[in-house]
Amino acid sequence: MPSLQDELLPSTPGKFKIDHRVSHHRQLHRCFSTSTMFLWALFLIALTASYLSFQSFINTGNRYFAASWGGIQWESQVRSSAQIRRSGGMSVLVTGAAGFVGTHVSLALKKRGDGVVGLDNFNNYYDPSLKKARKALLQNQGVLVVEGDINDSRLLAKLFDVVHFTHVMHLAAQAGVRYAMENPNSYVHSNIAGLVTLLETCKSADPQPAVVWASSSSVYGLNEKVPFSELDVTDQPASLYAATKKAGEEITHTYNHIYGLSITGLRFFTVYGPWGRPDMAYFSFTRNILQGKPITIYRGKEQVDLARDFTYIDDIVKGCVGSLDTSGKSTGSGGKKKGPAPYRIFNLGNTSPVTVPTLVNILEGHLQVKAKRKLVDMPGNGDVPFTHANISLARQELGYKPTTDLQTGLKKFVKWYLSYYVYHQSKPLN
Ligand SMILES: O=C(O)[C@H]1O[C@H](OP(=O)(O)OP(=O)(O)OC[C@H]2O[C@@H](n3ccc(=O)[nH]c3=O)[C@H](O)[C@@H]2O)[C@H](O)[C@@H](O)[C@H]1O
Repeated sequence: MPSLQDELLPSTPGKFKIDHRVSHHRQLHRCFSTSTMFLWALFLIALTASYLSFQSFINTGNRYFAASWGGIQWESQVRSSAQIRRSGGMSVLVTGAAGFVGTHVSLALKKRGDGVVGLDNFNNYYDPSLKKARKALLQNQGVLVVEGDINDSRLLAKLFDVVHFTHVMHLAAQAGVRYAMENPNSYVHSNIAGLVTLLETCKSADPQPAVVWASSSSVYGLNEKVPFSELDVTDQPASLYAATKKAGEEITHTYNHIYGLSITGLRFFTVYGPWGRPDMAYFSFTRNILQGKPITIYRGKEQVDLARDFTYIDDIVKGCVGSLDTSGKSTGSGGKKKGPAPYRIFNLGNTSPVTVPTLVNILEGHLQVKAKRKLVDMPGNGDVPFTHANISLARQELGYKPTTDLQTGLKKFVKWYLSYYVYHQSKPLN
């Protein structure tokens, strides 16, 4: 058996004198290089693993930790976007600013000289390129949309550090009634956890902002008494979406009660219009009709048509702006309540429900294409048979007065849809 030393010697002994010091040195050197290589390999493996896990971390949607915010230049952009350009104006943080309602409200506020800073996480619940296009539209009007999540308390604290927002228009949410069965946790993440994180920031801010936020007509759930009034009991939600919006109403109430935050909750009734949400029926029906694909129309019990109090976006914007203007002040400071603050809830609907088949008739007229209708019984997926808003309270307190009927509003929507997708060759996602 060759000894270890033999193994370390040249294969033809005698050709040169063995120097044991050299041999020992070589041995050490080899050992050292083997262990160095081993360490390097370990290091490279660790580096690759951490890179891959970082990538997957980003891809899982936890984008808010991959900070794309901060720094002197960023702060000056935020300040400039928040700058008030009219006397008695407000500075508003709009969450969900790249969303459908958020974009329209931000534009309206900016137009009249209020300061606006947007926040949006650009998630992929629906085509994010539509959200990017809305962001570009806002940017053209001088509204910065910061990319971040309402669950990121550090980002929220930073924004309030840079700007003393007088108001928060909170529109960021996981929307959609039926998607709640597919991805329930996204509703908890945005509509519950995100809401609490935002309210925690607002309550600690000095001065505290007034908060106006989007609740939903869906909180009326299985109620049968119409029209739906804010005084009705709302304890029969039909979907997890509705349940999280109802929970939001209770959560905001506690922040009003304990910390003196001024709160206004707006129950939106099936909002539609240009730059709308592709997941909603009027939008997906338009896409399918134009592509010659069938549309599925749900029917209620005993084949009764479903009906919605469809509300045009411009009317909703007026309700949102009216709510900001009349919100009253929060009373707390340093996280402590100093006196009672307003707590309000309003229906923002149209007060004239229309059945889903009638909606399709109107679309057919505007598009000049016949729909391929597939009638199916309403699956048990969280839908309610009808919605109908009583808007007396909003009329009285906010001067809210919807003026656009479904025929007129859908005409404007179709005009926008054709210009956005057909003329500009943007591809609608299926
Ligand atoms: O007011 C709200 O609180 C909610 O309004 C909206 O929900 P909904 O009223 O359910 O709107 P939307 O999906 O357009 O379906 C409209 C009608 O078409 C029927 N519908 C729908 C899809 C389909 O394929 N077929 C169909 O018949 C369907 O059964 C329904 O009767 C918002 O999405 C939601 O985020 C929330 O804000």
